[in-house]
Amino acid sequence: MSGLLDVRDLNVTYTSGAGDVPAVRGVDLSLEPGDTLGVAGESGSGKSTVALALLRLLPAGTRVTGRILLEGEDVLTMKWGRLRAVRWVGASVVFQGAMHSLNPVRRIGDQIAEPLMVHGTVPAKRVEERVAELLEQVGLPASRAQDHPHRLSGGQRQRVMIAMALACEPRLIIADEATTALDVMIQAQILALLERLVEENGIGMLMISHDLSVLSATCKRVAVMYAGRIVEEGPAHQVVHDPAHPYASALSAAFPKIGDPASRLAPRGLPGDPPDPADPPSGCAFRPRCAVAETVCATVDPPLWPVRPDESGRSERHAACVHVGSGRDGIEGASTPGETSTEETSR
Ligand SMILES: Nc1ncnc2c1ncn2[C@@H]1O[C@H](COP(=O)(O)OP(=O)(O)OP(=O)(O)O)[C@@H](O)[C@H]1O
Repeated sequence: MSGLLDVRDLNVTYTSGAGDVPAVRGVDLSLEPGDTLGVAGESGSGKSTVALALLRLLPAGTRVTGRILLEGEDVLTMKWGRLRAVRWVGASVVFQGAMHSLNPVRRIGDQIAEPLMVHGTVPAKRVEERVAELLEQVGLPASRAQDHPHRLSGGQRQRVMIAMALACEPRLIIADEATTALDVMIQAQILALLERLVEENGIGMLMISHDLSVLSATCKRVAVMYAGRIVEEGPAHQVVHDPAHPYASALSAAFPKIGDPASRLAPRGLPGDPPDPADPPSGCAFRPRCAVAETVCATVDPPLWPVRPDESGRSERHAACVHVGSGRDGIEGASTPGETSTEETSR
């Protein structure tokens, strides 16, 4: 079990009149303080659903099963009062376009002060000083506290949202495409800021992005999601530069690698579309788009197998593909293919 965040077998199904949408299937994640984990995947792969589930921010009626332990406490079963205390303090989240959620008629400083006062993070007489500190931490002058949001650029407003997310010194920050809408210079500054905050404050960060190159530059580990499942997970450099799962390979090839000018010349798209989560194909969900799919892939939805395991069968990296080294052996050796649990095979 991990100290900061430990997610086991998370399943999320949206329910609506149009039918059930299983958006996240059997996701395991873990983070220690100071860890940075990137979650990548195409649009619709379930990344934001995971982020929302972590703090129980999903729409009412959504079915969620599994276990989400935040510093040992189960978020899914905790009482509302406790959940309110945990949000902002235990973990806080910055979404893409969060800057639009600033109240246009309130000064920036008052908005940053709000979570501080609600959670009693600092004594009332220190609130102003803490707001100034937070603004400076995100690279804005303390005098900005007096401004209304319309006086700030989009990038500056997104920094204000990051300052708010950091206000109560959360132990975990979830950044969901937090920099995607910003221009590259501002994006680079904010990513550097988040990295610095993780290093200086020892907080954990879960960074969600469709952009594998951003994640590889910022995070120690990366998990790649496809159709609601993690299909590859491991050290960022290995997953991005030497992917084992055919989908991770395609995603990696689609982005130029930072520091590798040659890769800029050949960004490739992945043909086809991700499956409809309400009507997935049999077996491996990536099969219809996979260049190396075989007959077995139509019947087996492989769990995460160790990639190039050591003699004891362990590896820092796991991928859910029958072509991954031990994946083939596991399937041939398993009495009922696909029933072998991730817990048994990869941990
Ligand atoms: N409120 C909802 N009701 C029904 N289905 C939903 C709802 N929100 C998301 N979905 C569906 O769940 C699946 C996962 O969506 P999610 O937003 O988590 O993906 P994502 O990887 O974050 O995509 P993006 O990068 O576009 O945000 C998609 O098929 C999406 O259409």
